[in-house]
Amino acid sequence: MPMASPSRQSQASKPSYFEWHNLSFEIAGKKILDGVSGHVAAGELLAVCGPSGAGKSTFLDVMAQRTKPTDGYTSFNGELSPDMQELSSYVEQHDALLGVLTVRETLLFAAKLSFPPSTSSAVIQRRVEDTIAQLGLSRVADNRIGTPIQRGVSGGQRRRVSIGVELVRLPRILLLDEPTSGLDSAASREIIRTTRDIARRYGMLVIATIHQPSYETLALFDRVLLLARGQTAFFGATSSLVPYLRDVLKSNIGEHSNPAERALDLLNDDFNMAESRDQGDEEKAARDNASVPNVLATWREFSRTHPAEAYLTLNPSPNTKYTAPDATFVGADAQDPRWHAQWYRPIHQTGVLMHRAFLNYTRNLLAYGVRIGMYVGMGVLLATVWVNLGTSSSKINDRLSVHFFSVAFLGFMSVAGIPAFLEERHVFMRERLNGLYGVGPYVVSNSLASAPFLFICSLVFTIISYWSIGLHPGGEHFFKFLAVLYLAVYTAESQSLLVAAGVPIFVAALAIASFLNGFWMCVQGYFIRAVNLPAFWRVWAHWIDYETHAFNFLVINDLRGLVFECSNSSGQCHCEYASSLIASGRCEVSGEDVLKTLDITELDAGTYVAILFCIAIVYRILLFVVLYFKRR
Ligand SMILES: Nc1ncnc2c1ncn2[C@@H]1O[C@H](COP(=O)(O)OP(=O)(O)OP(=O)(O)O)[C@@H](O)[C@H]1O
Repeated sequence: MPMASPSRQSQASKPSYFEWHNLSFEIAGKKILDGVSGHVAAGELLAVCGPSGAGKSTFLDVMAQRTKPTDGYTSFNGELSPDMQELSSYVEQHDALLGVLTVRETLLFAAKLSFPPSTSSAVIQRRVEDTIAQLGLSRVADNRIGTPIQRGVSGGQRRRVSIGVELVRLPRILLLDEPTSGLDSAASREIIRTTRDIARRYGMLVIATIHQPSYETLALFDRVLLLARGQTAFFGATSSLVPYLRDVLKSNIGEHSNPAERALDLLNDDFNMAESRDQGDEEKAARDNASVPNVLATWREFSRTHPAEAYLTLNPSPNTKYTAPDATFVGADAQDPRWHAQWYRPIHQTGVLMHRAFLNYTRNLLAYGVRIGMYVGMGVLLATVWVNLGTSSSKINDRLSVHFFSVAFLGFMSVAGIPAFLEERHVFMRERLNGLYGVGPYVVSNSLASAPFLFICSLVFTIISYWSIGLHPGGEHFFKFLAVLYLAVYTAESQSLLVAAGVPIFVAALAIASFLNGFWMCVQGYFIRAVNLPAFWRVWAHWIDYETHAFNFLVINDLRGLVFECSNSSGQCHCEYASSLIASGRCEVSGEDVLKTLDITELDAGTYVAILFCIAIVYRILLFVVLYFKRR
């Protein structure tokens, strides 16, 4: 059932306005933005230009409410500080996409996450195909985006896909940070033209930072905001820029010269010192006249004395040919506040995210492919090194090392999942900051979608090694070994993701996760028996260590019920562990005797499973908390 919101009618009859007034942002005593004001109407495009370091990205961050201004405010249709997560989409400078998905799949998942489940798949499909065609991506629609080990679409095409995933949702406000970086001038022009057509058609309001637009590209924008040193150097209709440069700033601008280029020449003083050393007195004087402080002062004076020409009064641009959205405006469904408040929205989104994660994990060699290979390798290693251990008491320690090795090293290998998680995390951050979904659906979908893959990893390892080593015979023992090893691997994975969520830098996350795994190995009771651990470590670290419980269970599962032959030389029975059987004349030691010597508490299988399950759940809750508070 399409959600025809009341806002759709009002939107159709009255174009929207977005205003910002006296925006300032200061950090460590340095003014990054200083009193920037302006406005833009629905269907219009605003170009934010300026030299490097002028404050363009900061301006967009403040607009998107990702940075809180130290002064000033924004308003949408007169409403102060509107909820920008609901209203806007922000395309950042750096592309955050899943490399193994195709262009079409990427847009399709973005659309499915945005629209309510009541939106028919035909409508979603049409929206996706329209966006692909409008962005000139038809020829590569079925190509993958690309990963470090598999080449995909070109850099410029990636950029267009990044814009597409936001355009497909038809937000009310679209914020673009350097949308044309990496594109040639023809592609840049086409991207801006497409964005403009969509903005006009759907009454979308677009604000784009753009470094050095060509003349033709600049002409596609309705308005221009020139920034320098965080201050406004010009704001107004694009057509007013040339007269302003020529008549007010007295800049020598030819009929065919690019006004953006000329403006940036005036505003870029990073390299002026060297230039002015080579100039004569007259040229130097002219240059000083057009120095950045003078250009800024000229604008301040001009906007004070010519407020209407400076476009600081709120009037729709006379150039905007804005057509109100029609009744089939599907974007309204995605933006409808009632859909955002629906209780089943997170459930629907969790399902879509799980589907996407599943595709990602099945195709992404870096996610689980390499790891399955590593677990096969480890299984073969154990199966051939610890081959056919038998039941001699001299092999009891070798059995213990099998259990230690299985838990510790399989857990350790979970660090291999960090690169794929970091890629996914970037995508999650982008989508979450754009208000697409919250932390809950992401954590739940990740937790569920990774479970089968980790099970396969544990299964291949167990199948290859268990029988070959000759661990406790019987299907029940095999499956208990598999189940607890799987829980240990799942917990280790949860720990690695938690670390990478908090420290999203590959090398740092790898170092911390490796350290943690090393730490758990030290306190789990294999290298040094738990009773011999200093109390400081034993009372807490030993007990919260997932390796302790997994190792203890695997040892119990293997040894309990087995009897090991001791060596008998010259009538003397020698057992590696204290034996209760020698007293009854048997030169053997029971598995129970070994467990007693090792001081391993014999809990039942269900208790061990419950403990490991709880540790994994705690890690997943911590993952939720870390992602909830992390904004980058
Ligand atoms: N959080 C911050 N802490 C300290 N300095 C900052 C911060 N954010 C921005 N700056 C500084 O403010 C200035 C403007 O940065 P910003 O990234 O907004 O410029 P820009 O115009 O987008 O530059 P470019 O075109 O090179 O991307 C820069 O000198 C930058 O170092």
